[in-house]
Amino acid sequence: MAEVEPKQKKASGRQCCICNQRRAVLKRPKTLEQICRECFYAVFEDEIHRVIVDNQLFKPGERIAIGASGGKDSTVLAYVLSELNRRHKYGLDLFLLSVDEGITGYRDDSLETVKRNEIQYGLPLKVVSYKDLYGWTMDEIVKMIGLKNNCTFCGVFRRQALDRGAALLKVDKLVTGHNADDIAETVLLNILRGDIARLSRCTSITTGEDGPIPRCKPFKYTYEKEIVMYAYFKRLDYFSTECIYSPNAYRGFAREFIKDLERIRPRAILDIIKSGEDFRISTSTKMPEQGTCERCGYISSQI
Ligand SMILES: Nc1ncnc2c1ncn2[C@@H]1O[C@H](COP(=O)(O)OP(=O)(O)OP(=O)(O)O)[C@@H](O)[C@H]1O
Repeated sequence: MAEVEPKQKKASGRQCCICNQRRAVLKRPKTLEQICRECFYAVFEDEIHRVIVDNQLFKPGERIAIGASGGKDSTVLAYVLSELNRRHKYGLDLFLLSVDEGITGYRDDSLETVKRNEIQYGLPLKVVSYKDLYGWTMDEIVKMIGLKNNCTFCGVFRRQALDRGAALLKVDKLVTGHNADDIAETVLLNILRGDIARLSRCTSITTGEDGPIPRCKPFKYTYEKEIVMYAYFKRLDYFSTECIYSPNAYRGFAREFIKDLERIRPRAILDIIKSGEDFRISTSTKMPEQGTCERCGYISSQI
């Protein structure tokens, strides 16, 4: 089990400001409230439940695939979603869906974690691989083209692989563990690149409703620090290592910048998401058109 102790400010021997009964053991990153462990679990789970209900993410009887990488976000998502499904009787059929990119020393290890999660949470697992779908592993691609733009290519392949896996599972929707920090970062990056088409899409909680399988992000408002804290206190089994190929330095700077802002003002993450949502695109702005690949017919990227 990978356990990364979350950096947290110790709550100072006070009572929990929510229940006023138990001793506070942590300072909640999103609000800086001093709370006990039980109240943290409750507010963390209730906020996600509210997001699901308010945004009508699911309908009873739907089959839902959880994009499961074995990392902290998707592991917590699988755990919390199966808890909420039981507790609030959503009536969902949940599945784990993993993409094996073929990255030795990274995805092979994280897939072992997902296989354990399959048993721990009682959720059926489907694995689709780049090798089977495209005839190439990422290791083979990198060997051929070198360490260049690997994340960009891998992202395009993964998107399609998740759609194909979701089609095999015959699910109605795919959920991913993208969290509030990820979305704030993407807003900032799209502004820095002047990419208005992606800026208008990246804050949507559900995307691809006109495509083969809609995707949703139930963690749109969930802070990364709280996900790590939840996984740590609940002792969830997840894998915590970065991909071995080309860390995205530009995104890394955006990430650090947002972390600095969060340190001064925790609300900064939610404010950036709100700003992204409130940008209006003038009707006279020419938008890029979504194309389809001439060879396979799948939606093509704008890159
Ligand atoms: N190989 C994969 N197989 C299935 N789903 C994936 C895979 N990689 C990413 N995802 C989905 O996309 C989300 C965002 O992926 P990203 O690579 O940004 O990882 P992350 O923020 O580190 O998330 P995690 O902690 O879940 O790995 C994940 O939470 C997961 O739902």
